[in-house]
Amino acid sequence: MSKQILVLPGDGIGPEIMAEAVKVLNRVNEQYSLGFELTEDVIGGAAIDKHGVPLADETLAKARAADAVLLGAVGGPKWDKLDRAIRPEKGLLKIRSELGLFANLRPAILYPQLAEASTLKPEVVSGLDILIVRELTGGIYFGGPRGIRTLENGEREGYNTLPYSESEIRRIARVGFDMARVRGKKLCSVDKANVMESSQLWREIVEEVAQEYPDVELSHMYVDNAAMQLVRAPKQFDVMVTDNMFGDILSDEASMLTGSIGMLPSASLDAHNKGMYEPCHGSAPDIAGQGIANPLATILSVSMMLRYSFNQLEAANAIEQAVSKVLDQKLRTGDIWSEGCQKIGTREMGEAVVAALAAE
Ligand SMILES: NC(=O)c1ccc[n+]([C@@H]2O[C@H](COP(=O)([O-])OP(=O)(O)OC[C@H]3O[C@@H](n4cnc5c(N)ncnc54)[C@H](O)[C@@H]3O)[C@@H](O)[C@H]2O)c1
Ligand SMILES: CC(C)[C@H](C(=O)O)[C@@H](O)C(=O)O
Ligand SMILES: [Mg+2]
Repeated sequence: MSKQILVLPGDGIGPEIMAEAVKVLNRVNEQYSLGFELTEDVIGGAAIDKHGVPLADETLAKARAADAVLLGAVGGPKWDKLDRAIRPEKGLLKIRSELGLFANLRPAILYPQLAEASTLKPEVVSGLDILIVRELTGGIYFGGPRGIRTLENGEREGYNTLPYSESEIRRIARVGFDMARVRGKKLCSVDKANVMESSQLWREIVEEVAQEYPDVELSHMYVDNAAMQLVRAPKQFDVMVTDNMFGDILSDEASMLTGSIGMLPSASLDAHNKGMYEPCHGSAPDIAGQGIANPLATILSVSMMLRYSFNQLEAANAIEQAVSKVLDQKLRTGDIWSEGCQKIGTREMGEAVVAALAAE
């Protein structure tokens, strides 16, 4: 039976990197007879331009009906002045929330060929393989009350709320433990329990869930220390589980351990492993339209899609091996380039991965 994949390229470099990821997806689709059918639609700024809203109802309906969603990136200066409620980022937040994609997996893996591309010393990052499990549909991103109000003295005040219910914490903690169980059996829960009540409850519930996982070693860390430890000694971590905003920040930080934000893929999953797959980076307006963006994070997101939504492990591994082969060939986009390597553009990188797949 055919599987429906909704492709949402988005804005900025989104369409550029997506074009390459789709080439790779089409290639494995054929090579492994996966029966995928691709449909494309708009989200973010592109949807604002077309429909006046960042996520049209019909697009959301297509996403619900699809077996998986592949997304590029949204946002850009063109739409930054719009009312917050209809900005591109709202479309992304809405699709995550409406599809119930509470578990965001962001693996930071250093390809050995890129040890020189990281801004950290090779010995600090060599062999790095960590997984950040980010809660994606709760916390301060979605909590209310929120807004900008005028105080009695006439001054304006912006305010947000960071709520986490026991069930929200429990389900993301379980994902963290489940992931740790099949990896290095170490889970570090990152919070700010020394200051915030929501973190206090977070820690309490994570401790409670830990009882179900005696084989996994649990530790807790405050987020400020975690940010420091990630650059001091990142290999101490196996799986990290954290809230929506801390996970957003720590995953961008972790991306630099792997050489570039252009290398970090992600999977956003619901309770039944239905997923949306996207690179961790944004629409990179500073390099959009130049054909120089790194498409590997999106290509590796395709690999995550094959693994988590479709259990097509052979095809998923083939993509990762093809990426490794291309790096062996010393082909690099600008963000991961180092001395002695050949600098290539987005399209050449996508085509090199397709060629490496074909050669397998
Ligand atoms: N998931 C998403 O759709 C997503 C994620 C983050 C930011 N955004 C949006 O993207 C816009 C720009 O945000 P930003 O500049 O803070 O973050 P960004 O991730 O777009 O860019 C940060 C820096 O990383 C570089 N970069 C990012 N991806 C790259 C790639 N694939 N190859 C090479 N270099 C890459 C950019 O050129 C830029 O210098 C904003 O509108 C923001 O809201 C969207
Ligand atoms: C664009 C923005 C809403 C988004 C987030 O903060 O979740 C992005 O930074 C990400 O990491 O996917
Ligand atoms: Mg982010």
